[in-house]
Amino acid sequence: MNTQEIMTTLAVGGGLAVVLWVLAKVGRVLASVFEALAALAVLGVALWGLLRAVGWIVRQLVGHWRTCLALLALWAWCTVLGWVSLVVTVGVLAAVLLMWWRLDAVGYDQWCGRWLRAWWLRWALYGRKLAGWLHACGLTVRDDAIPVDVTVNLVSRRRKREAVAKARQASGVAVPKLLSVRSGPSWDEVRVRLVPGQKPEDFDEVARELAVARKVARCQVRELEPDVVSIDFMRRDLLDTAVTGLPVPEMVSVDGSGVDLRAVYAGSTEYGTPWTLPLVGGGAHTLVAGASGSGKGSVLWAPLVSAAAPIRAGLVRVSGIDPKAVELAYGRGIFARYGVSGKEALDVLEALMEELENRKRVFAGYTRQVPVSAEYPVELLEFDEIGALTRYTDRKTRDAIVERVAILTTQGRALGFAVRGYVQEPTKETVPVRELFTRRICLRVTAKSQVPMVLGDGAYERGAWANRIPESAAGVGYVWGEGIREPLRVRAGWVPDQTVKHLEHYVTNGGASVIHLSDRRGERGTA
Ligand SMILES: Nc1ncnc2c1ncn2[C@@H]1O[C@H](COP(=O)(O)OP(=O)(O)OP(=O)(O)O)[C@@H](O)[C@H]1O
Repeated sequence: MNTQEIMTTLAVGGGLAVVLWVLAKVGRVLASVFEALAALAVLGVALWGLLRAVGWIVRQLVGHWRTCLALLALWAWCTVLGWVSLVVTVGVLAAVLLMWWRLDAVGYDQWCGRWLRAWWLRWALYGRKLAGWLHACGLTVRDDAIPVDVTVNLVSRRRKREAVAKARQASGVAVPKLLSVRSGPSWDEVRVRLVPGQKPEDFDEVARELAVARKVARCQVRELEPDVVSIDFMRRDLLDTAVTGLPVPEMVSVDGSGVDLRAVYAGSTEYGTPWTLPLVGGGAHTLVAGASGSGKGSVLWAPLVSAAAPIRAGLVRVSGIDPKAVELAYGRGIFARYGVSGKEALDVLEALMEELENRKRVFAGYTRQVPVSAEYPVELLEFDEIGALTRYTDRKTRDAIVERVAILTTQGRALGFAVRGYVQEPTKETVPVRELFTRRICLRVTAKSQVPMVLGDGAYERGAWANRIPESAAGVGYVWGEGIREPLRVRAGWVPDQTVKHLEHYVTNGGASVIHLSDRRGERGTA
């Protein structure tokens, strides 16, 4: 090996040694960089986890502050006094509540039960399941704003669809927020705040589905604020057994005072409160529609029994038109004027028209509302099976009857007249004047289409499911309008036959008299 070769070998060896030295240095630097990065990553992940945990705890504290406080109190109790004393105290409290409930269920529910139940239902039922029910009923708003890239190629089209579905799933679904739960003896009121893109009517439309989801027979939606609705679920049906009507009063109370003719007891509402009907003033003209056997008779009799004292005192004069000659005929003495045939019905209506004209003459310019007195009593007309005479009779009689009923209902309110009609088939052809009745009651009907005919558009959607009332629930029906925001389910007080007889005896003995229209016909004929 010559000198040149030795020099070359040394130079290459030296170069390699330098490269190795540099590589070793770089490797060491890189290792410490990676080490630092790894440490940073671990720290970041830990910090992120910690932040999420803190966020979750804060959310729980804010969202479930009652539960958190209760748990904190339990923990404090166990720590300070021990768990044995806690178990004993809870046991004694439960026993006291049980006794209270057994002895005074109404008082217990009013002061304690409903709060406990509301808390429990919110915690165990609505808090957990409501979001799912709302979603299943289409009451959530999905963010569908993700752009859809359509490719004509079949394979890639499928891929795109899957991608879009996944993206939508990942994107948030806005669910109405549960605000509060209240629980009454028979209903739960669940308040929710709507999300942008929803309106209260969306909830109305799926009330049936919500009732099914909650496994109850009835659900109703009330709009409380523009973006807050109350979804009411009926837990217990308070109208599943007959409601008793008022008894006929004792003979001594004959002055008629003490009965508010603007709100006469007629039965009970689905909330367990009294259902009242006016016999005078706005809303007194009432149309009651219901299939045969739906209980129209009890809607007729229950207010009359409640108004027994004013009828006996002559402050309310009842007239009756009874084409079937069965329902009103049973208490014939109660009715000052009474007609069965078309001609007799016209006589009754004609007599009422005369009284109407008379009152117009006497009171015109003196008062805007005729005060109730024995001289000018409330003239109450009970028109049973109104369709029999407004449709199924000869044209001339029919037109005359319709005309008079229309005049009495449009002009009679301020002059102290009230017309109450009962019909099986609530079509416009059967009752051409049905719109003139200011208050309408829908008992069991045979078709869903009849509900809006009686109560107006949207009644069925808002919960007046009158076609679904079972045949066994005679006297049950819905009222809507006239100050009632949502359809209200009611049951008329049941009036047995002997009570009708008792009423007849009571009012006729007190002086309520029968006007013989045949005499008036004779007088008119000879005049
Ligand atoms: N409020 C009520 N509570 C319990 N049962 C009732 C009530 N009202 C009526 N019923 C029962 O339903 C039956 C039918 O009632 P009702 O005769 O009043 O019906 P309706 O609608 O007048 O029938 P129709 O048009 O055929 O005369 C009654 O015999 C009674 O047994």
